[in-house]
Amino acid sequence: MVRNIVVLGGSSHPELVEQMCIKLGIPPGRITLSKFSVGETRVEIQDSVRGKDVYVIQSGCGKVNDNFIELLITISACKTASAKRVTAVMPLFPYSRQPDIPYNKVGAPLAKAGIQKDSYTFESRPGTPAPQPDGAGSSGPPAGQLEHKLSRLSLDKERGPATAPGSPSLTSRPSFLRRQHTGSEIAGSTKRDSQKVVYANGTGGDWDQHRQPGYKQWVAQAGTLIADLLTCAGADHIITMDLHDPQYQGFFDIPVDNLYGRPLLQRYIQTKIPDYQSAVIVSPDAGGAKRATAIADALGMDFALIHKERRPTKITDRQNATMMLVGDISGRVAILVDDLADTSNTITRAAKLLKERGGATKVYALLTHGIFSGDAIARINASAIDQVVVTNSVPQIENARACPKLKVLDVSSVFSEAIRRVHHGESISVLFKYD
Ligand SMILES: O=P(O)(O)OC[C@H]1O[C@@H](O)[C@H](O)[C@@H]1O
Repeated sequence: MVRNIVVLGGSSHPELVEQMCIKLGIPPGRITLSKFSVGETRVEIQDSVRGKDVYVIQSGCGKVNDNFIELLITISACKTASAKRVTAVMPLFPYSRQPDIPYNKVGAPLAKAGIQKDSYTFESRPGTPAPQPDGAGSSGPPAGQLEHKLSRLSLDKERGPATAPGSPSLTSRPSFLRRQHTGSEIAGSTKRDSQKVVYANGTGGDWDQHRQPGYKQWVAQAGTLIADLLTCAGADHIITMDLHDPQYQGFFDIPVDNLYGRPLLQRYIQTKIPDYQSAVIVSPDAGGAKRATAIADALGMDFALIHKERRPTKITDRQNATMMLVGDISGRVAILVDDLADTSNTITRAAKLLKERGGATKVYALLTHGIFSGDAIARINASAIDQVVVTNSVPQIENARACPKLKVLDVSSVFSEAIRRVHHGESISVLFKYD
């Protein structure tokens, strides 16, 4: 039993809170979470937190935005009630997929907002609308190039003169780690009063009423904001697991412990998959290759990669990007490894490819976070996947009932041990050991 500690659970994952408290040998702190009829969150903490080490557990699932606000209010309530230290324990970190550099080929999630889907193409964003006085084609550079140049000019202006040789350079850091907004509005059209635009590459479409032709859409880089909101609310420390983008930690100026789900997944492979060393670890996309190869290397297994050969031109066709398998899995068991499944499009399409074109005999999908939004579970049930293994970083009880292919690994021991160690000021590096 640990003393002088209070564990408060948010609305997102009561089962995990209960399991963690059992392992810590303490009852959960008493808290009332409710809503005003308008939808505002109300938090009332019934136990004294004065001088205590408080851990607020809230996963980035369910009603993600509501739960996040609830977390912020709870942290703030603890701080103003004189808690000694407040740690936000977020098994799945919300918004962790949004520090990505915006304006990439497939676009950032927020870029979908306010766009007429039928007329939207990837070329249209970041493509800047070009002046088309006579309706004729543009003689300037293609939209992408034009915008790239304008964007460089705009950034150069913002940065001012080049730094002296040897001095730290802002540009040497990835843009998503910079604590400043890099999104910018770029003038490029003279037809501001028109809602019909023709892009330099010849495509055209109607712009949303709210959008000004000639200005690049502003894509929010939520990473800094999310980190600032947590620290501003009063969080002194963050504990999370398998951040989609580990660099996300760079947004914070408080300690962030990013625990790994990998030991659990590795142990599952070793103990539950027969003759696992003959199987092949597969990454469903290039972004997850590092994660998947780490497991393959640790277990002495072969590795294959699914490469998205051709990007779709329409965002609505995103799930139809052509996939290409790199590696030999014929007649073997394939084990897909990824950090998360949301719609499950990625893993179900990958499984189809592995069986139909790769000749895999069986397909497992191992994920840390099984978000499974929308009809993801139905999609998995109907898919070529034989078994999906996830942790309970988000609730899985309902999913497990609806999906016979689902196996759930418990992360409550990992998080409760991390809390215990942080509370006692012990190193948590032992939790990062794999083998
Ligand atoms: O295809 P769904 O399940 O929606 O999304 C999951 C994918 O989206 C990526 O960010 C994850 O790393 C994973 O590869």
